Amino acid sequence: METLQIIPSRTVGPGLRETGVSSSFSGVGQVGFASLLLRNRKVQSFCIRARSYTEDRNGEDLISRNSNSTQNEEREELLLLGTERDSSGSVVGFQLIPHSALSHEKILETREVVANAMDELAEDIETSDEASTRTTYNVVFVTAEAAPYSKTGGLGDVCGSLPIAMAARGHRVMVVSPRYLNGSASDKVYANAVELEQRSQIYCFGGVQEVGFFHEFRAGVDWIFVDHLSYQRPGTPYGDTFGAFGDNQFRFTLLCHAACEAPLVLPLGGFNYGEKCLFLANDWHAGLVPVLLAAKYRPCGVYKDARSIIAIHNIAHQGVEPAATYKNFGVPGGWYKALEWVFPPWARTHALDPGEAVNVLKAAIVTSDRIVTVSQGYSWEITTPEGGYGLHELLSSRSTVLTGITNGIDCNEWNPSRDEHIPSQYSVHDLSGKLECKIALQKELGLPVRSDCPLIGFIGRLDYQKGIDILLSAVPDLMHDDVQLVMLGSGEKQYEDWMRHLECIYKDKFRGWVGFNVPVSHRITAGCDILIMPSRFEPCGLNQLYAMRYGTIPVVHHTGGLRDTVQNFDPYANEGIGDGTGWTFSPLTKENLLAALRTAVWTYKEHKSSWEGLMKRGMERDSSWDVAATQYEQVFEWAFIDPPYAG
Ligand SMILES: Nc1ncnc2c1ncn2[C@@H]1O[C@H](COP(=O)(O)OP(=O)(O)O[C@H]2O[C@H](CO)[C@@H](O)[C@H](O)[C@H]2O)[C@@H](O)[C@H]1O
Repeated sequence: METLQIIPSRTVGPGLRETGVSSSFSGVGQVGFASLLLRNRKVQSFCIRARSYTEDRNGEDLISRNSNSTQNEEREELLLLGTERDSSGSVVGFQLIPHSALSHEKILETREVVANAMDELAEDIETSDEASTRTTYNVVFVTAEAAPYSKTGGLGDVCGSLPIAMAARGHRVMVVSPRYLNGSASDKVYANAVELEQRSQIYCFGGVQEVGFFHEFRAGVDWIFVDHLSYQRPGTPYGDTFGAFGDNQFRFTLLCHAACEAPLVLPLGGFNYGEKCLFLANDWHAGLVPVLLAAKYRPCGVYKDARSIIAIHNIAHQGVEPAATYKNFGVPGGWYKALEWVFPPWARTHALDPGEAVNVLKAAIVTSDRIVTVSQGYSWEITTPEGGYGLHELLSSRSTVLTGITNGIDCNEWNPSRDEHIPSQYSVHDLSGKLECKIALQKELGLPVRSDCPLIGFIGRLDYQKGIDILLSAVPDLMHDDVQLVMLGSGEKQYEDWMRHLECIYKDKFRGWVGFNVPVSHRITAGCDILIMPSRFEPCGLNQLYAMRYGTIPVVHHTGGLRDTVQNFDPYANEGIGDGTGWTFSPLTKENLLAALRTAVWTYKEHKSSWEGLMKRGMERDSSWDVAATQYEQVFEWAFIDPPYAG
């Protein structure tokens, strides 16, 4: 009997049905192998061979026939290999059909489909070969914040979305952060996290602490929440109305020790991550991780093959404490030099102050295998005296392992065509919903509902970094113009009070929303025409990226990641069509801020087509994590090429 055979020439992935290894068909039957072969990426190579087939007079038909038949009878008994497709048109199987049942056109089509299926298969084999040559890593993010579980700013956004992007690229990814419980409704974010049986003992602060671990597997990522009483109190992850918590050094020391234990002891999905990990420590809160790898684990032969990267989101916060607290870290003796920090004479409190301290971020910069910061511009700025906050010389000395990678954004959460927080969805192809968002926002804020009046927004922490003082001092001048301004933020009390005060004076034009409210931040991003960001320094900045995606034009200080991501508007470029996605100004003064805002407002009012061009270019800009994720992979590869830091 003649057969159609499918012979795997190499390995077959575990999910593949083996029915096709040598299939014989003597009648009409569904084979269904094509979809399996095409979909399973673990299949490396297949060949499909018709051991015997007869071609018709044009040589166009793939035929199976009954070997017992005579030549004349064969024509009647010929069976054609027909295809079966799903609703999308993809081939999901084949059927042997009597020749007489099909027209000649159908036969030609069948042949074409078989040929296409073979092409697709070849393509798939190529892709699977590529995939199999790409290195994947066990990545352990260590962070004080990860949205949606915890977020006070951009760190939470990045550590909530970059891990998912890395997992989608085939890496095994764990995120370790504290399980903050503050007694409010927000505690329910941990509802799906299950307590693991494993508990770990941690030696630090002159005693033994026991921590538990909660686990949720979501979006391909193992989210690990470290459980300890010190994470359970009212307030934000870092403080409350009285200021920063006094025991933050203790709380984040615990986090770092627990994060180092997690890959060794937690059986996630049945297997622990093991020692060959890539630790991605974020900001000073996680800065003790590379120190512990070098000082506590490697000398005992553990984590010899691991590597660590410190990611700097904001160098202004370094985790500096008195030198006497060194013994609290649980770092073996002999490593004081790594953490040692001596304030310059001008920064000391009095003439007899030796200025001695410990600095966690500094220690991380010294002991990590690589250093990443969140934009290229900022990676240079932190090597300068103005931008390095005292660490510029150290960073310059390590510039060969320092890389700037511009943040991406979570394009699912920040997507105007699917955003559930905004009253009307819209897209670059139909902007009408944006005007509805503006009107709804004006109503919500109690401002006069005026579609023609430019609505300017600000979102961010109210502190020195964000240039909030410059913006607030410009408000009285700005209020002479026909504009509306809404500010959303929380932070230093003096700025919160200043916002409330301005709202009382400019009732018809100004709103100051004091607080931290994610849905409101989405509505402001969608409803405003312009977003103002006068940051003194901005390592990357996310709000300008969100704004551009929502067709809201950013006006920003020309610094750090703002300079890297906002392209200044040039109305004469592209043969008068215009180019750019916003306005940048420098140096940072009230006058420059006002001038840039007034240029934007004038363009909004007088040059509608230019404005629309600005909106569309911003909305079409690729801010996804894809580019950044590739760059992170490159840094991972470099980290593993060099030997680990050994002290
Ligand atoms: N009152 C409020 N209500 C609701 N949401 C609010 C809010 N105030 C701020 N947010 C949100 O918090 C995030 C702030 O992100 P940014 O990147 O602008 O600043 P941040 O200084 O926190 O982050 C640091 O880390 C990030 C990540 O690397 C860098 O981009 C940045 O430059 C660096 O300073 C945004 O998602 C914003 O919408």
